[in-house]
Amino acid sequence: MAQYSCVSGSVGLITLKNPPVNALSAAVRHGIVDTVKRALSEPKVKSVVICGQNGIFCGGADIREFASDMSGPPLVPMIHAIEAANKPVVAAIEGSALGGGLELALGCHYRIAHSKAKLGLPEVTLGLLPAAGGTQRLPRLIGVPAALNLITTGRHVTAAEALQLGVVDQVTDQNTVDAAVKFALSVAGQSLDARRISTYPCPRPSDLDALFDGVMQKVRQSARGAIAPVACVQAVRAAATLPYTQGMEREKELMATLFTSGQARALQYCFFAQRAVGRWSMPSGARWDTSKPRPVHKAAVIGLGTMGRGIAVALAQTGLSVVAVETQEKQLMEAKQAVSGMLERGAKRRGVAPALDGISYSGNIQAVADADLVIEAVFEDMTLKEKIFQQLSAVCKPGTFLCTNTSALDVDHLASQTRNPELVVGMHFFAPAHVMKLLEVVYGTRSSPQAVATAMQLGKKMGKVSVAVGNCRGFVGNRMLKPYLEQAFFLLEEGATPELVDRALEEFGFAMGVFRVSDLSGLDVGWKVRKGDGLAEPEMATGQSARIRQGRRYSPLGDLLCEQGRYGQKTGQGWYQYDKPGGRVARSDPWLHSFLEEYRARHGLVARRIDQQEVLERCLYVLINEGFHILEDGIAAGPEDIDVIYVFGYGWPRHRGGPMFYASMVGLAKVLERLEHYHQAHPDVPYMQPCNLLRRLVASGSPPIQRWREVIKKLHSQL
Ligand SMILES: CCCCCCCCCCCCCC(=O)CC(=O)SCCNC(=O)CCNC(=O)[C@H](O)C(C)(C)COP(=O)(O)OP(=O)(O)OC[C@H]1O[C@@H](n2cnc3c(N)ncnc32)[C@H](O)[C@@H]1OP(=O)(O)O
Ligand SMILES: NC(=O)C1=CN([C@@H]2O[C@H](COP(=O)(O)OP(=O)(O)OC[C@H]3O[C@@H](n4cnc5c(N)ncnc54)[C@H](O)[C@@H]3O)[C@@H](O)[C@H]2O)C=CC1
Repeated sequence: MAQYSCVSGSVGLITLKNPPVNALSAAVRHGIVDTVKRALSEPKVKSVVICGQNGIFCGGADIREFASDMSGPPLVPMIHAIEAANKPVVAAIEGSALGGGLELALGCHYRIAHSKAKLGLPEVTLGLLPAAGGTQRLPRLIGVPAALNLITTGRHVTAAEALQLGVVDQVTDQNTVDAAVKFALSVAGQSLDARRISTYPCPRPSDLDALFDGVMQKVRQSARGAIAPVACVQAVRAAATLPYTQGMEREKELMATLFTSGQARALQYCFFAQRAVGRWSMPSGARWDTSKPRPVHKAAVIGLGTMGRGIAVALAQTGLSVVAVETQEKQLMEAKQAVSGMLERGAKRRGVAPALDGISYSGNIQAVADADLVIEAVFEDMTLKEKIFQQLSAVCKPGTFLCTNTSALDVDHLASQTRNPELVVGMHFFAPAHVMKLLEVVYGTRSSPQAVATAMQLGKKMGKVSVAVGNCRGFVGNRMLKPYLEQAFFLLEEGATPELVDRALEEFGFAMGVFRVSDLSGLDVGWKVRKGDGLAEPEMATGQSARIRQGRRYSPLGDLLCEQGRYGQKTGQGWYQYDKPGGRVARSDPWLHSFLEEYRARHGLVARRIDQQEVLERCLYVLINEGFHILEDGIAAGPEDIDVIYVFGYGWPRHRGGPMFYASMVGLAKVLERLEHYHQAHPDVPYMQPCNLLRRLVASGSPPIQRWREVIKKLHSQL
């Protein structure tokens, strides 16, 4: 709702009230319409200020209403009425003015922002566009290029940038509402003719076509199939080429298409899923709201290779004191340089001083003795990690949390090497650790709720999206990746090429297909894992038995490439070829195609035509099927956890909402039917056998994803 009062004798003060972000729910819109009418009709009121309660102007439309109730006064006429008012209306912007909130402010005649406020039109990130006049007013106010940038990226700008761009008229360090009231008093009675943005001509760049063509090309490329950014460009183009009223019509038309698209649903689901994962729970009943984290002042990292360096940077950037331990002298020297470089570049980007003094280095594990929390990031080798955990348990002060960055190893086993297994959790970062947003916090059977709460809180402090998951091989992300990778190999055996598989996945929306990613991260990584699992044994690779391992279908293709020294980008050859070792541009490799033909001939395989649909169904449905197993096993508490992990850690296209959401959109019955079909065709691939939970969900009428937890709970209670 909105509260009305008259202040300073002649200023009507309207306060939006809808905690936590004063979103423009139907009740708030009703409140605004009523209070604006009142302010305009009261003779003693000469000007109006609109603000939000609790230090936040407005977080935009109420996103939850999009899926349900869209009744109540529409925003567009409401904002027009404000703009048309014959008394000056001033927006007092504290906290955030986002989406519909900024559009409301753009309808006001003046905007005053607090210096710490953030402003933006993030609708594109929700699969929408700013359809309350934002696409038409902003270009008129700040010009086409700047408006295009804000609207197509959805980025939030600081008050200082907003002032520079001309979005706001004044920035204050003082109480914003007081400043706005003072300002409102000073402009009372002045002409408003030049203050109504919708009446401004839109500045028309001379090279309009070239500008829009260039932007559209860039936007399409980075959108990877998302439709909202493209619609945003079209709407701004309408502002630049059509009169305001016609531009508004175009904005509405484009919004209607977006609003009813599956992409908007997916992106809005992601918005809430990202926040839902913070409300974690463990099978023991421990929860986010009853588990108190312990403060971490000093943290340590063991092992300064690829991951340890990024983790040290991420920790130091939070302002913590960090001890970094590396036993190899050469590595230590290189790491020091690399970490300083990363800190300096990061600080430059953020306009702050680099936290170089926050990190101390050592070659001795004793240096971590007084740390509150240690993150181990040494080689993926259980024997080495066992030793490190035994040492940590002996040298660290009582109560130190001991965390491992292992990609897949058993957290319980590592905990068993320590005196206090309740202090052990996994903190699984993603490369590069100071950049990637995802953190899997892995609780073992003995991890205390406090250890989990502390790791989750530390993750949040580092700016990560942290998801608490149970302990199993590969946890959530890597466990689901295994059947996906396996299918990609099988498809090559059956007649596909890396190019075909990658194209299908990239057209689906992944930034890179499975083979290009594999070349980037190094084929030797998976090879080492398969060797550790007793799968990749060279002497078997040439015989008939090469394609059956441990009683099930196996493809040695990746192993054979590694045996030839083809590790991907680092060696200049992998699934593709590169101009040199370390080269980045993948080119099709005739050698690889001949190799695949020879391989098929050797194993009596006849290549058949494989289309993109089969690639997608096989790669994605086995991954999704594993997701259902993870839910059934209680490793993830709900589908949102899995989806957030895939969107933030594995490049799953956000506009498709994550694998489990995608399955719900495709239709669970269809996913089940296709898995059954492929399982019949490939009975030696157990991953294709549909999970019992998927069958249960289909049998219970394929409920919407928000209700899966009920079915899972019922299933668990019956076990
Ligand atoms: C045939 C049909 C044709 C249909 C045509 C339809 C035409 C309709 C025309 C309508 C035009 C409307 C256009 C418009 O106005 C569009 C919008 O405004 S969309 C919304 C844009 N706003 C945003 O994207 C902002 C989202 N929020 C944030 O970024 C952050 O929350 C914020 C920076 C504001 C605060 O961050 P922080 O302090 O970190 O808090 P949280 O993020 O954790 O949020 C706290 C809590 O609040 C919930 N929430 C936040 N914003 C909203 C919101 N806009 N609506 C609803 N709820 C919101 C958030 O989910 C958290 O709650 P949880 O319970 O934890 O999830
Ligand atoms: N590389 C990746 O993309 C990811 C790796 N991980 C995991 O992170 C861990 C580290 O992986 P990377 O950084 O890639 O390995 P890396 O090989 O780049 O670095 C490991 C570092 O640990 C050091 N080290 C070995 N024994 C040590 C000891 N006793 N004390 C101190 N330092 C020691 C090594 O000298 C080396 O510098 C592994 O468990 C890996 O599975 C997790 C996520 C992603």
